[in-house]
Amino acid sequence: MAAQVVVVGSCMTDLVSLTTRLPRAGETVLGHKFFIGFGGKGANQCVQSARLGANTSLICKVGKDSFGNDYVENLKKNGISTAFVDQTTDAATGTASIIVNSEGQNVIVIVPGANLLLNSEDLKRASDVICKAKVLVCQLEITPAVSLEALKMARASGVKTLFNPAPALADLDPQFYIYSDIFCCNETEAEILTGIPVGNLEDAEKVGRMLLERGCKLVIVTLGAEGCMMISVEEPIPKHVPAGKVRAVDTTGAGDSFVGALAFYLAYYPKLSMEEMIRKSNCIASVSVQASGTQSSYPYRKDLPQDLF
Ligand SMILES: Nc1ncnc2c1ncn2[C@@H]1O[C@H](COP(=O)(O)OP(=O)(O)OP(=O)(O)O)[C@@H](O)[C@H]1O
Repeated sequence: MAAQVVVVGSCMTDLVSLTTRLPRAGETVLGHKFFIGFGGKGANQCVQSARLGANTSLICKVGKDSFGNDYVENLKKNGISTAFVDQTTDAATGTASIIVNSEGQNVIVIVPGANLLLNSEDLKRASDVICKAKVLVCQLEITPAVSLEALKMARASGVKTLFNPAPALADLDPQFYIYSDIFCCNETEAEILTGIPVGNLEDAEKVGRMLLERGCKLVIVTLGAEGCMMISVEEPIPKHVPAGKVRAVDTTGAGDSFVGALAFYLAYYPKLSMEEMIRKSNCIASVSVQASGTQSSYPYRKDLPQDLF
């Protein structure tokens, strides 16, 4: 069966070292724990969608190396189609080397590697899958022009486009607004895109309006524990959709859980109102913040209340 949710995006291997304190330049410190995690916004969003039961395909590039091999296995374990996961010898799998001290502060070095080699040819090879999807999801951890091309291909076939402008670019190509049916960003990204800091719901309404005016059909600004602000061409009065109160232990990757969940609802429950889809996606992302890690915190359908489906 054709994939209903298709993600064009990144895979990153997280290399995490826990230390008492962060090393100074030139210094070596002893860590007490090391682990490898699967990350990258594209893969994260695809994994969350797949765990809710979506038929998914990820279009991405990893290295022909051990991290790349492990990543492909991870995607398969999550039931994601890897038909368009390309393994290249021209660059290493993307990595995020992360050092975290005992106060939770971190330093991070990201090397996008193979992610930046995903190109037009890869999209053309996958065009059948993109054009038969219900929803196409893109972010900005690959070459932005490739994300934009994927959005255009999807739009030309009537596929719903969900764009997450992360990490944000101050000089985002204005065409991204035009080709995004849904433009979903967090507070920081909204600030970079509009120049307006988002400190409260009023600010979120303001940035939502500004982004909508740039040409997308619907804007969602995620607001952490506050849930989301939504505004659409159909209902141009911003609406706050609160998240439930939970005890958060690690909010890393909550935004990707939200986007993956929203893609699932758009593809499988198109008759739900947007507000209801956002409310349900808030519920799923708020489950993810109650466990540590990124993909490791994303819930499976079987473990969620059945009224979410
Ligand atoms: N403390 C929290 N309590 C309940 N829900 C939360 C909390 N933090 C995040 N969420 C849920 O996750 C969604 C996304 O959160 P947020 O706006 O922090 O994304 P983000 O900044 O992109 O996250 P990240 O960059 O860590 O992936 C929120 O809209 C909400 O549904």
